[in-house]
Amino acid sequence: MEATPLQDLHLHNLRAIKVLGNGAMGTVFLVHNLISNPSARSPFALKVVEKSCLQSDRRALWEISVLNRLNHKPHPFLPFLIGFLETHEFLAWAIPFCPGRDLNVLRNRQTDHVFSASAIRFYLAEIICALQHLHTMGIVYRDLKPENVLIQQSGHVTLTDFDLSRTLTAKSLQSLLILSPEEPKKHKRNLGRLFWVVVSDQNRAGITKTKSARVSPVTRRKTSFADGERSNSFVGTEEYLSPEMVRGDGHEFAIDWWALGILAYEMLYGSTPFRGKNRKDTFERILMMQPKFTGKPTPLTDLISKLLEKQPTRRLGYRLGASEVKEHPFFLGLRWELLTGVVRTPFIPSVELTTKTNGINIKEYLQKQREPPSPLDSPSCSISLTEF
Ligand SMILES: Nc1ncnc2c1ncn2[C@@H]1O[C@H](COP(=O)(O)OP(=O)(O)OP(=O)(O)O)[C@@H](O)[C@H]1O
Repeated sequence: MEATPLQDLHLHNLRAIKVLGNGAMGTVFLVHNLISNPSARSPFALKVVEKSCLQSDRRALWEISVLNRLNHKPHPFLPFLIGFLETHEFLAWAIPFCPGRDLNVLRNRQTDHVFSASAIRFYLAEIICALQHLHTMGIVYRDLKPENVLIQQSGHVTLTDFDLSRTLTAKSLQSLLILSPEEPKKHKRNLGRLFWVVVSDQNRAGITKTKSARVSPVTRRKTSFADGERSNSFVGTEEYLSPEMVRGDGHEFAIDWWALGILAYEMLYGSTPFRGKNRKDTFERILMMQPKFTGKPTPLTDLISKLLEKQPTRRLGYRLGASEVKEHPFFLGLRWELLTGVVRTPFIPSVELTTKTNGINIKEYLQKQREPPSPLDSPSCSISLTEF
């Protein structure tokens, strides 16, 4: 298949219509290209990351490279790179716009803030397909959480935010395949070489964490809590970490299956299973506590408990990948090959695109974001990234 050609993007040709979101790494604008699309009918999302330090540059470049790989190997539930640009102040890249916001916002709009079993089945199925595609490309996503599951105009999902993803090399995969559950030390040694870990203030207290948006202290922007949005700061963001990440062990594809279990639980009950009173408590629960289920056991609760298996080698999906998860009875009768053609998705976003705005000056907006500097703000580069 031919790769999607990249658009030539220049800041002076772009008009930002509104801010779509502020994440730990960057600001996402809804933008249209005045040259290639003067009628503004096909706006796209532009993620802008300031060149504040080498680490944020590397993360941004990594995300661009993953998106570019997806241009060569596209998938209906994953984004692709429309184009990118670089100025001396920032890096920016364009991906398709998803007007339906994210799964967290959508869940908060539901009665009792939970989804029906059929909606959960639909969304999980699409996410599994997206993860399968990434895993086939050797990519571990590592940041599955409802905020990163966006809803396309068609109601189908798109996973976003790849700066924390990593590629597993053929060598590492081979060593995983010959690995038996009885060899945890070797497991740790092999995988430990592959990943970035954050040595944060928490780690100084003895816990080495794998880098994740939900634990990363790179957040420097204020985030809004409007419309059920969740902060991407420390609080509430570590709940998706797997036991092996909390322990600082190496980890691989199985962490995505763990996160899928947490996501399914949150969609079903409206809260994550291991949330504690503080981060330490949450981490202890992730390591020690079994998830609590209310009501009768169902195929969905069985799926969740199999995904939330603490020992990665015993977790559903560890041995045979996505196909093992797809075969779980919760998905019985699902026609996987027909998913992309589903027209009556659980939710179809209404599009109200206001293109008659004066536009936002991206440079000025980012400048304002930086001022006034709060004394409580931790510098975005205070984390120390160590590659093993
Ligand atoms: N393609 C898109 N269409 C619509 N909204 C988007 C799109 N991409 C991102 N957003 C919005 O912007 C927010 C931040 O985007 P993203 O998660 O990519 O940034 P980040 O800085 O890497 O965030 P994080 O804090 O999760 O690391 C998303 O949660 C979403 O609300």
